[in-house]
Amino acid sequence: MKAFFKENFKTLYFFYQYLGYRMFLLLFFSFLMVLMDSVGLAMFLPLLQVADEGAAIGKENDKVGYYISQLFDMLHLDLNVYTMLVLIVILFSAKALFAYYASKYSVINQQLFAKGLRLRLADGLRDMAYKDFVTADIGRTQNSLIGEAWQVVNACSLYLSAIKNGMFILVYLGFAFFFDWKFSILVALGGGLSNLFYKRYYTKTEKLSRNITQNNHRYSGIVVEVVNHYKYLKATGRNYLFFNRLKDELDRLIKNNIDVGILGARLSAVREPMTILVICVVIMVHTAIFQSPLSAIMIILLLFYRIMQKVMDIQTCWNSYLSGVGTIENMQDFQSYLDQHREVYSGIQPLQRIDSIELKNIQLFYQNYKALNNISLHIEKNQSIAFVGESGSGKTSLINLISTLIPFDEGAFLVNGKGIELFSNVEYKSKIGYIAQEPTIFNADIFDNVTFWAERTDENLQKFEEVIEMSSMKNFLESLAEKEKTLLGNNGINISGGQKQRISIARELYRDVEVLIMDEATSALDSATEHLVKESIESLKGKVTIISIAHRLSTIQHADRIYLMEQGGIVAEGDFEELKQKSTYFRNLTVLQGM
Ligand SMILES: Nc1ncnc2c1ncn2[C@@H]1O[C@H](COP(=O)(O)OP(=O)(O)OP(=O)(O)O)[C@@H](O)[C@H]1O
Repeated sequence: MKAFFKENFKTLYFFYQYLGYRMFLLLFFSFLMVLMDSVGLAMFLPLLQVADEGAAIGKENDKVGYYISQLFDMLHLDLNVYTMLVLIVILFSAKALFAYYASKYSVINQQLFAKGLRLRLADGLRDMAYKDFVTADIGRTQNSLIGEAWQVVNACSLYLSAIKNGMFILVYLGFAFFFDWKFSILVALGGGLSNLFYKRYYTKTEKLSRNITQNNHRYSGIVVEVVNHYKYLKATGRNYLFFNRLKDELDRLIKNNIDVGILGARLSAVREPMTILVICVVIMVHTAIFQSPLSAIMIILLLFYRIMQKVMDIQTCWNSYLSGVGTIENMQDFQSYLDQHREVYSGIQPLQRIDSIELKNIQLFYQNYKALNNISLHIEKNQSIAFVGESGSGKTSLINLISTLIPFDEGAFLVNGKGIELFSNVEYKSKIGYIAQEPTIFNADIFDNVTFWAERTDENLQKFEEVIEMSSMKNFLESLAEKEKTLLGNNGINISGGQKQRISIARELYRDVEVLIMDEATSALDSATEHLVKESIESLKGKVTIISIAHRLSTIQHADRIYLMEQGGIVAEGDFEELKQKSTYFRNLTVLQGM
């Protein structure tokens, strides 16, 4: 049953995954509501009869009257104008009550769906493998998480409304059929035929909707790039070129949106004449062919009016829903994309501390490109090691691998002598500090940036002061009017590159990590500040394991072990002096740097 539903009603199943039984509750209350409405409407003819003829209803060919008099008999009630009126009031009150529950579940469904959808996407993004993240379409990622989630929720409401309206039509038709089956068949036929006419509008809307989704992704992608590279674009005047790309995409997006709007307007314009046409034809056929008097179908005309309203609603809902089809498809694809690229760590063993890290014959590939080749090394607790080598030799790839940011393809990665895959990755990462080439600054104040939004208790403030001192930021902080409450702006736009790096270092020191990984962490510092930071980092020597990459050899002069890398492999190793003896390349480097 579930498999059938999943296969044939993919969209409905998608909504069901988030809404569960609530989806059916909404439809159930809507059904009860329309049932009350239909029965209430059907009461009006007997009411008029009772008013005119006393209780003399239910004669031959008066099916409604017959059932009503049966009902009143069963309830031991008199059938008169007053009891009929009370019944009508009860029926319409019940309709209002069910309408309330239907609306209530509609609102609850919308909100829960929006929440569930966003949480699932956020989870997917949180758990995505970094290796896949770097190649992901950033415009699509951003758009799916922010704007599109609401569009999908809206499309879901429209889809359910279309089902609801379809259900209304069936119930009204059922009642109309009960009154006059010939007339009802004509109405159903007319409604069905008019839908054929709308079909080509639907196909066009669907196609445009897919284009709009693509436009939106491209547009968001360009916006992200403008924000990321704003400084460069502004400095070189290329912001105009880039903004032209943005404008072109916007033009295409607007054109497609206008086309969808025009289609919708055409649909609205033909809807009323089409309805009148169907009504007229049906009445004509009814009177001319079946030769029934119009008075006999008055009550059905009332139902018919309701039906045509719902037919119009269903068409509007369906067309609007179709304009969101591209977004729904994208959302489904994007979710499976995130599921497929989820990072999987099965290890559960707790990791008390990291005593050693060992790599044995490690190989790493980016598609077919071998970025790391046969890497073997052993790092003891509290050792300080460094990687040097020319650009592209694989240094960043290696530290990314050690931090488990990217997985290795072949070889063995041991922690405390056991395969890393046995340990909980969350625990391993909680012991690793990472300072990237590009310092990471959040749009928050200095305290939150360093402590990662820790509570401002005396204890935390004291620890904050300590790491500020260790990362040579004390003077800088004291020069600021707002001190640690100074806001750093988007991506640290308000501070210098060196200050950003020191904040990144302070953040890792605050975490009390066991292994500190630094990818050219001091490259943006002036020589005097670099010296101070270097002293702070050296003061950590013997207290934490330090793994660093540095082009400026002075920062790694005192490292316990230095590995020289070339084309993804380690070609020499030793302490600073040993390496100078072993490698001409390294010796030349020291000469070039005046060491
Ligand atoms: N995500 C990736 N996809 C494909 N190739 C990559 C990827 N990341 C890095 N590479 C390639 O792998 C090689 C090693 O890159 P890596 O960044 O590790 O070098 P590096 O020694 O740190 O360089 P640099 O000193 O310039 O930062 C380079 O040839 C690079 O082009």
